[in-house]
Amino acid sequence: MTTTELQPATLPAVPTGLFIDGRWRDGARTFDVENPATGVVLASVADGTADDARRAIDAAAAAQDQWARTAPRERSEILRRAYELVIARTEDFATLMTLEMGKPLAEARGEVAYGAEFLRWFSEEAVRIAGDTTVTGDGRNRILVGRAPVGPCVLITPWNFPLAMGTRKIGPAVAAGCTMVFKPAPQTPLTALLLTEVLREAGLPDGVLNTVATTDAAAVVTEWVEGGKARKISFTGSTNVGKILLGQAAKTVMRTSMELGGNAPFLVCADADVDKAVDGAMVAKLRNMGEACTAANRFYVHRDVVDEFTTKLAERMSALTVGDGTAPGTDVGPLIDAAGLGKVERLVADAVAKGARIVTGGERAGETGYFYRPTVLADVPADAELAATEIFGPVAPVHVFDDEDEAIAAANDTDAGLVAYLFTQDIDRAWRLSDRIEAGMVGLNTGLVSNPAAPFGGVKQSGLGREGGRVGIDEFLEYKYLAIPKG
Ligand SMILES: NC(=O)c1ccc[n+]([C@@H]2O[C@H](COP(=O)([O-])OP(=O)(O)OC[C@H]3O[C@@H](n4cnc5c(N)ncnc54)[C@H](O)[C@@H]3O)[C@@H](O)[C@H]2O)c1
Ligand SMILES: O=CCCC(=O)O
Repeated sequence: MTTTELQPATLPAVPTGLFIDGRWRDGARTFDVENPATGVVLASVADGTADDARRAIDAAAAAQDQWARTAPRERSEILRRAYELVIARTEDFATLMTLEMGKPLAEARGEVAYGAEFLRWFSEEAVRIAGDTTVTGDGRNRILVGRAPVGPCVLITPWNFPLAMGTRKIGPAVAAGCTMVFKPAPQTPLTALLLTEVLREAGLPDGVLNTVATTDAAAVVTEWVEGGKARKISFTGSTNVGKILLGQAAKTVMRTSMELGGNAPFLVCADADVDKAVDGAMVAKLRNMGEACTAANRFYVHRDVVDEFTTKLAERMSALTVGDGTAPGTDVGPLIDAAGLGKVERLVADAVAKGARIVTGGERAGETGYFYRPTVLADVPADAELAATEIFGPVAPVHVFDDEDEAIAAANDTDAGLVAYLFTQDIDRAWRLSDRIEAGMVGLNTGLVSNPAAPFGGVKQSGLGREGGRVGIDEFLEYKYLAIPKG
């Protein structure tokens, strides 16, 4: 175990209020943000209420018309300046993320680069919103198809990627000309509040972005989703909460984008380069301590290579240093909270009770903080609860398969369909299996699919819509056409 290097005194200066209509305001009450490695309170943040939510959506609605009419280049340049400011403040953002949710500083710096890139990407997309024109079949009318901003948007983000999940929504919303109300996760409001301040400094007009952190998500979000002023909700989080929000959005027939939970299969075929598969597994499993929707949750390995793969993966995992994310040399930080740690302990205990064998790890690390040792489980039975549940921790359960049909059936035996990983050196097999895997994204001989240039998203209960890539802005635009008689 490594120990802490940074103290709360090293916390960068961050506004801790509510940001409504271009001004930072005090809240009627506050809540504490804690470091999951030490339990130390980092800051007290304004705790938004339903009244604050109403003020925020009123400001967004009032700003919408003017904002929609700004020049694309103006919106583009605000995003570009925000990109530069985030990059210039890399250390501040990285430190905040490590202190708020635990990821090692090196990974947090990686998230700054990843998250900032959504701002740059959508600064480039803002000036490329294009329409279409056609003539009706009977030749009587011209159809001129344009794009219009959806309107005020509700943005809700989780704690695991506190910066990137915000910029992946704010970037396209700004580019499209939408105003926003934004609710970050209560575990990680500070990163979101600093991002809000950076966007203000970059020149975002008053009322365009309104940020309300809260411990009462249901009260705030219900005000926004059912209140009738917002036109769209973009949510990233668990499938269960996504379903609640879809039900609420139905009441006002609101546009929805849902980036929900995953249960990624990781397939290693008999012809795979096993060393490359282990490299890929380290990334797909351990990025963000396993607390990622993209995390490999189930490893299906061909019988011919399962012993080699499992042994090599266990060697690599057991060599990792677990500890405080701020300490030099830490590879794996704490899990987010006691509930997250308890869930991992329970899932491992269930798998072991059903016959799984612990190859390495299998226990928490340290007496304080929410640390869990990187773990490899072999001989995991299909009915282990972790095969059907997002583990959200550094645990790699290895299952064996004998033929392709069996591997595909197992991989697809889930309600989730976000991402899958496939390791094979046979190009025909690569095409064949990628076609048959039910997922929005497939990592072929790689353990990382996330990139601002790609349309991120899932099928089945992993969600609706895509974020990033060329289509990311479409989620924030409506089609609108003019029918013009042809003279
Ligand atoms: N598909 C993706 O792109 C993606 C990315 C990151 C995380 N995730 C998923 O997010 C989950 C982990 O994040 P989490 O624990 O923060 O998820 P969560 O669903 O508990 O919370 C997500 C957000 O929803 C808010 N929320 C909770 N209850 C709500 C309610 N009743 N009404 C409105 N808002 C509510 C939370 O405060 C938070 O801001 C995992 O399932 C993970 O797979 C998905
Ligand atoms: O938690 C989900 C991962 C998000 C990402 O990789 O962009």
